[in-house]
Amino acid sequence: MIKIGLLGLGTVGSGVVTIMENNKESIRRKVGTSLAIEKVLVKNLDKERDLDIDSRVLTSNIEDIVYNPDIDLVVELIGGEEPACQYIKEAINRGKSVVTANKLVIAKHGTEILKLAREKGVQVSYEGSVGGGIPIIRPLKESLAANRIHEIYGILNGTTNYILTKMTREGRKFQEVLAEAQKLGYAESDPSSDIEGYDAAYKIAILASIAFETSIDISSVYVEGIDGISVDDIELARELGYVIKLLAIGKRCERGLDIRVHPTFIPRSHPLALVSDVYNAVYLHGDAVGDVMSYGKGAGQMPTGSAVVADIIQVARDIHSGRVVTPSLDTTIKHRVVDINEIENSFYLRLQVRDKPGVLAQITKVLGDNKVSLASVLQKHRLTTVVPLVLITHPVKEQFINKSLKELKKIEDVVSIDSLIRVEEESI
Ligand SMILES: NC(=O)C1=CN([C@@H]2O[C@H](COP(=O)(O)OP(=O)(O)OC[C@H]3O[C@@H](n4cnc5c(N)ncnc54)[C@H](OP(=O)(O)O)[C@@H]3O)[C@@H](O)[C@H]2O)C=CC1
Ligand SMILES: N[C@@H](CC=O)C(=O)O
Ligand code: NA
Repeated sequence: MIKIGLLGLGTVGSGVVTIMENNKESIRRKVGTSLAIEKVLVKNLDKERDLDIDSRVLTSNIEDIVYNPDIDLVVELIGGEEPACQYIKEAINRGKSVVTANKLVIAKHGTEILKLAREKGVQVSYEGSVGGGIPIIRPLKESLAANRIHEIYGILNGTTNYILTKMTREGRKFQEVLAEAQKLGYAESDPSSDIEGYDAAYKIAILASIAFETSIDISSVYVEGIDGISVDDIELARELGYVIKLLAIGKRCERGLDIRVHPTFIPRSHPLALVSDVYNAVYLHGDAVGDVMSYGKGAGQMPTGSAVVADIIQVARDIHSGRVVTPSLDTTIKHRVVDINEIENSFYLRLQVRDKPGVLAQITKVLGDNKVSLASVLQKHRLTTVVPLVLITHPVKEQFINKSLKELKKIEDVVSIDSLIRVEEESI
């Protein structure tokens, strides 16, 4: 029998317990022995729980797990940076393998954790940390290992994809849909990490570190969330043949790696445009395999539980068979993450301008002087003196767009610059 110490019994922890109970026999056959949840760490011992679990296994003392010699495998599902990171390291130091779904900890401290695990001869698996139930970490490490990966595009956050889908299809309000996503267990305990794009940034940093065999400094990843996206932008995107998605991008480029997360106009015909609700997808290109796309539920109790239990089965099987498997270190190649100002993109720009002769000429002059050329212009007719003007540019470096914006703000008849959203057209 393999004994497990579970840290956390919230959304994902409860999913893990349920799956292990529902599929007990099949899991036992796959591992070669039975699995037992020996202890479960929670914060609040008095909390009412929907789950049928013997209250004697609950503890609020981490030492009951990391200092427990009977426990072979620690499953970390408390979330956040600390104390989760410290608990993971404590477990490894005591010779226990670890399974976690904590993208924040893996993105920030993965290199150090994997190195420690190698030294101690234990495993660390984290399939649930990216794309929830979608198998992506192991396929990237193993099934696609023959390839040199050129680029990865991902819809990697279930909460924001759910919000954007409901705003687009049902015209619903941002805050109302966010509350629903929280109720459904999709959002992080602090949902600003989802909304502001950090959750997706941790995930693309994890994928990029595996795909590009490097260590990504998370502070070098450009991050922008969906909090500035309005119903007007969603409607205009639709009219122009696009959908808006929070896109995570990891690409090799001339001067290093291009890694970023931001709302993006995606052509409606692209497969990623069809990824809706809580679904996530990863679309990548390898030199041998060509294009590959993985799709599935990116958040929620049972989909994430599925990935975590799969990791548990894999690690437990190795422990049971006495096979020593330590994590590979994907950090051998040094790459520079290129500053966003150096990256080229097409842009959608929405302004409010006074409907007067010559305004458009002033705007195009500023853009032209800054090397920004226009792919399309759309002026909306209104029975008002101030009207929306929508521009789509050809690809241009961010620094030139930023300089143009500063100058556009100085034009008297430009009342406001309401939106600037990147457009992915040619490369995906
Ligand atoms: N929810 C999702 O869809 C997904 C989540 N993840 C990741 O999985 C992890 C868990 O997420 P989720 O289940 O949603 O989180 P929840 O907030 O639902 O659950 C957290 C659990 O951890 C316990 N806990 C929190 N802090 C401590 C602490 N300091 N000491 C002891 N116990 C603690 C809580 O105890 P108590 O019950 O007593 O409050 C609770 O049981 C996170 O890393 C998250 O990013 C990954 C993919 C998808
Ligand atoms: N909060 C995350 C949960 C899964 O990683 C999300 O919404 O995707
Ligand atoms: Na996954």
